[in-house]
Amino acid sequence: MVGKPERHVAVFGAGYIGLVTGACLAELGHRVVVRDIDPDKVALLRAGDVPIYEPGLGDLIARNKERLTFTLDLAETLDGAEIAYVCVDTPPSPSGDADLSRLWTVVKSLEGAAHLRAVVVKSTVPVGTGARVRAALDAAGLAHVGYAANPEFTAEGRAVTDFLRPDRIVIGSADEATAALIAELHEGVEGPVVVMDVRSAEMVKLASNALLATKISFINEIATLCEKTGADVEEVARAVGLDHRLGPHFLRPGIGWGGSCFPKDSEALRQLASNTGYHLQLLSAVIDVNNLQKRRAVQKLHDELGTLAGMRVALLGLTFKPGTDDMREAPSTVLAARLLAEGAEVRCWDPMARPAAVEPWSSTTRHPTPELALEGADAAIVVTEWPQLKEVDWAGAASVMRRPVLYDGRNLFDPAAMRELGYTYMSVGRP
Ligand SMILES: NC(=O)C1=CN([C@@H]2O[C@H](COP(=O)(O)OP(=O)(O)OC[C@H]3O[C@@H](n4cnc5c(N)ncnc54)[C@H](O)[C@@H]3O)[C@@H](O)[C@H]2O)C=CC1
Ligand SMILES: O=C(O)[C@H]1O[C@H](OP(=O)(O)OP(=O)(O)OC[C@H]2O[C@@H](n3ccc(=O)[nH]c3=O)[C@H](O)[C@@H]2O)[C@H](O)[C@@H](O)[C@@H]1O
Repeated sequence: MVGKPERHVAVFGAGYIGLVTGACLAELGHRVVVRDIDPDKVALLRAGDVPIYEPGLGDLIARNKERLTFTLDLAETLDGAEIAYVCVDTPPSPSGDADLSRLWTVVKSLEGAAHLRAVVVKSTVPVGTGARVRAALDAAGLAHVGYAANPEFTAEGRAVTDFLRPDRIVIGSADEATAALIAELHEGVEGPVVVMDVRSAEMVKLASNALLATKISFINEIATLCEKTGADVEEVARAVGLDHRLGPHFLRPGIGWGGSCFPKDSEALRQLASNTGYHLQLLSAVIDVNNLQKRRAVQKLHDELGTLAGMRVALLGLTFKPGTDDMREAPSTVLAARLLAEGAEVRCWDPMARPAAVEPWSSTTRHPTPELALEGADAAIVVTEWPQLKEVDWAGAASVMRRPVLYDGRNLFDPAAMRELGYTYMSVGRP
């Protein structure tokens, strides 16, 4: 990009966020070295393969291979680097707080890197983490190195687009020069830059995910009430969303939210509050509603079939949403475990998921098409709204199922049409 300085960026973590960040920064004209500690991942990336499914990412990596390299080696990562981006995972710890051990490993590894101009944390972290990282850098003789929080708001399956055309770029920093450096790094990205203090930037990330989760739990709770009162939640959500103050997004009722972030970040925010002695009442209810939503699906099948013991149930879709292979905190895991615990046989279909061969998946069977998963089934649950499910010959499927009982956990189908085909059809919040 003409006139724009090329920066040398070291990215720690070659996961969803590190890879997208690295590839997009390279696309913007910067020189990027991505480091991971997983030798298989690095070997794959070096061979030109992409270890995750993310539309457009492979092309971006291939197109920028002159400026984008992958390594296991720390010295190679830091050699000449001006900015270190921390993109490692921050999973839940046994207490529900975010586990920051990987972040601390990276921060420790920067101790000799006096040539850095800035350390940037992109990983989602509890409010106050930046202050602790700042203190650690100061203690390591890196007081001259700037610090910034630059949380990420991309959604999986559209991460490249979200990165290059975000609603906003949030930069939290105590010093103007560092904020300006990180803003300049994003030149070419189409989105407003919002600069604030570090703690506020950390809170923006957690509050945004919590509010999105709140909208979904809210509409799911309204859906339950629609079932009890005969209203249709799809009509309700459509009209509620037309109010410009409320907006149509994240009002799709369903089987519950999952994924690598909503569950862990909402729990981490709840624990962050608990650690200050405050109980976040609203967020606690949001989490409870979500947990119940998955169990309600199993209960509905139980009520319909009388028992689940010995029943054959097909799970259609396993990933937490379509367009990704990510199984982290997918509602399907709870459904499979609950169904197995009730004595059901579980048959699965998903076009992309690769669940680990551990429970509950090791006790289920996997089938290459929805039709094969439905063979001999007493009931099926639409768990993920994969477009392929729209292509299924549902009339034919009804005849291969032992009983055509369908719980549509994503309101994919028209109730009247499915009942016409002979299905005992249940969905979320619709008569
Ligand atoms: N996945 C998503 O859509 C989003 C994730 N985030 C946040 O971004 C962070 C990263 O998330 P993901 O990319 O999904 O995680 P991930 O698990 O896909 O990737 C993390 C990577 O870091 C590597 N790693 C661990 N320790 C390391 C070290 N010391 N040095 C170098 N690499 C190391 C791991 O091997 C792994 O490849 C998390 O805090 C997450 O909450 C934020 C927004 C969206
Ligand atoms: O912090 C993160 O990791 C990211 O978490 C979410 O992104 P993601 O988890 O990829 O997926 P979403 O598209 O937000 O869906 C999350 C879950 O909510 C469910 N959902 C979403 C929208 C809706 O209306 N209804 C609904 O049930 C989805 O099925 C899915 O299980 C946020 O959308 C991102 O902004 C954020 O950066």
